[in-house]
Amino acid sequence: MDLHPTVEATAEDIASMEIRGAATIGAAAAAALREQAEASDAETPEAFRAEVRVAARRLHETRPTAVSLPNALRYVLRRMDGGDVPLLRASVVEAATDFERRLGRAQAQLGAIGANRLQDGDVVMTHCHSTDALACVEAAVEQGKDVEAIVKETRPRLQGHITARQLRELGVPVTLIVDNAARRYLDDADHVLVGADAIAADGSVINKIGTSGLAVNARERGVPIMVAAQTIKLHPATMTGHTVEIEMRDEREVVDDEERAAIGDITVENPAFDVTPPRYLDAIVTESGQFPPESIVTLMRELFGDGVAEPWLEPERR
Ligand SMILES: O=C(COP(=O)(O)O)[C@H](O)[C@H](O)COP(=O)(O)O
Repeated sequence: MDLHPTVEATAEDIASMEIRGAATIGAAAAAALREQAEASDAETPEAFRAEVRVAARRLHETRPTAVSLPNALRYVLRRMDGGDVPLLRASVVEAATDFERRLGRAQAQLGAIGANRLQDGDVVMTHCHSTDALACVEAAVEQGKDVEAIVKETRPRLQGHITARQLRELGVPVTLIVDNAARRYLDDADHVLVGADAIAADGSVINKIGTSGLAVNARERGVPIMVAAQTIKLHPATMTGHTVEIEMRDEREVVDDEERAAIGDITVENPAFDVTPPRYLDAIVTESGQFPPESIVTLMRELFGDGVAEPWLEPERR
């Protein structure tokens, strides 16, 4: 059984962060499953199902933290249905396409809700690069509000540069700062606005490393912190007590081999994400409305029920 080259390429691009950010990763995974289904020459329904599940597993093993990835795979695989290969193929293609459409719609809806929290003249501080967070700024700008941004550069991968560029494209004045300057510049900010890779049942938000420190500082400074996150970021397994795995990335993102050798014998750690407890967060803005973090579990139960099994595992291994 062959993995479609798009599946392999998508998996590699997610792992290397060519494709990054939770929503974008989810959309790319769904599109890759569609390619696999469209190109499949499986002769039996069993072979087709097995092939799509293998593709889903390959995509799933790339990065562990953004729950939009397993949620996207789950969305497509749960809808894989039909008694023969053409019907199965059509169901996967339709589900993947539907998923992408829903993602776009959800982002526009949450953008409009998040924009209502921003007032004319507000300054937002951002961390990393989040398409959901930017959707809120974009909608505010479309409502005619003047918004300014203080953008943290976000070491070590500097996703803040992507945020700065996209905000400039929206016409938003940008001040770029190093991460360590955040507390000083919080005095000039009206909101901290971040995205999420995963949201746990207790309302904890898992996002780019540095989010939790920023939230604690923002709380101390009295600056509200708002998380923009489509419901695809809700982590259903945390309802049954599972914790979210924090990705540890290559040490060379922090210090290159030459510099490291010059320093001497050191340990380098490079966690990609951290966990912000709900008490430091003011609102989670989703396409279904805005929620105090502690009440997000009600939305989660509504959307996922208690079914958290992973459909890309063979039935007996679930
Ligand atoms: O932490 C990151 C990206 O981390 P990385 O760069 O390591 O993938 C983003 O804030 C969330 O993924 C939300 O993004 P979006 O709102 O676009 O889903």
